[in-house]
Amino acid sequence: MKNFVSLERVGQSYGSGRNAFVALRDIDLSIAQGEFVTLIGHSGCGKSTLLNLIAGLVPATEGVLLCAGREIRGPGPDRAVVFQNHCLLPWLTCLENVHLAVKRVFGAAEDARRLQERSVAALRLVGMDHAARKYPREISGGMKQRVGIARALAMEPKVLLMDEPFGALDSLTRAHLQDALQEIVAATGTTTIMVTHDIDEAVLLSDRIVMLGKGPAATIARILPTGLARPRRRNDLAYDARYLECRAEVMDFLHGCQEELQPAVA
Ligand SMILES: Nc1ncnc2c1ncn2[C@@H]1O[C@H](COP(=O)(O)OP(=O)(O)OP(=O)(O)O)[C@@H](O)[C@H]1O
Repeated sequence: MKNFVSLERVGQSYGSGRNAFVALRDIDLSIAQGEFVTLIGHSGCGKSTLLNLIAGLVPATEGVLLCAGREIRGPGPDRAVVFQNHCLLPWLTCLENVHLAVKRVFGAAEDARRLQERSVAALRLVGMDHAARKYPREISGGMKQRVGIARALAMEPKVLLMDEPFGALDSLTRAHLQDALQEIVAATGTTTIMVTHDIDEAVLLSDRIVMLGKGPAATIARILPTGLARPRRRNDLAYDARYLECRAEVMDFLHGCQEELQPAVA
């Protein structure tokens, strides 16, 4: 598969001089087109920083980041971001929220009918077309998150970046959205990079799991290719030897980090 997102010797420091804080160092990572990669690691190790660098929301202080062969120099519609909190505009309906993004990306080239079709199609993709005319306050948290994903996908991004998109949801809603995301990504082929704290979520969704070591100056400690066939069904995976192996490997890694973080008790 073609390399689509490349990070070469990427590092990120916040502040300057004596107050400089090195969050990330020496990050080398290549992600193929259509690949699903999760970033996992302890709280504060730099997962969101890494995602924000790829999104172009924060300029890297070291190294080079490329997307589809072009240097990432800022945010762009080729890289859509979904955050933990939906970030919908409360004064617009679900459809209008999606339409706003669609108009920004395709408004110069396409007529009003086509823009409307795109917006409705994106809501349908996440199973939310029935709530097109509802306002964010009138729908549940999981539904809002679906609309946020629809808005991101409606821009037809080359890369979908997700920062703990299901972190604020109950486990059943979370499971439904994980399944929906798997189906959507299979249908669209979108390259996806997702931050998560949830080991099962990481193994279920990923082609590769990127484990970040402890910070400060965190770097990639290990990359685990899951090697699980698709489509994946959570009920089948519960008894799959490879699934359990991946799960154990990530858990061992996180526990190892935890022990390093905690001072030894005398
Ligand atoms: N704008 C900033 N200025 C200074 N330090 C920052 C800034 N943003 C993040 N940091 C620091 O960089 C480190 C990495 O933060 P980041 O939010 O990327 O970690 P994370 O792995 O996503 O954490 P969590 O899992 O808790 O969300 C942390 O020590 C954090 O305090």
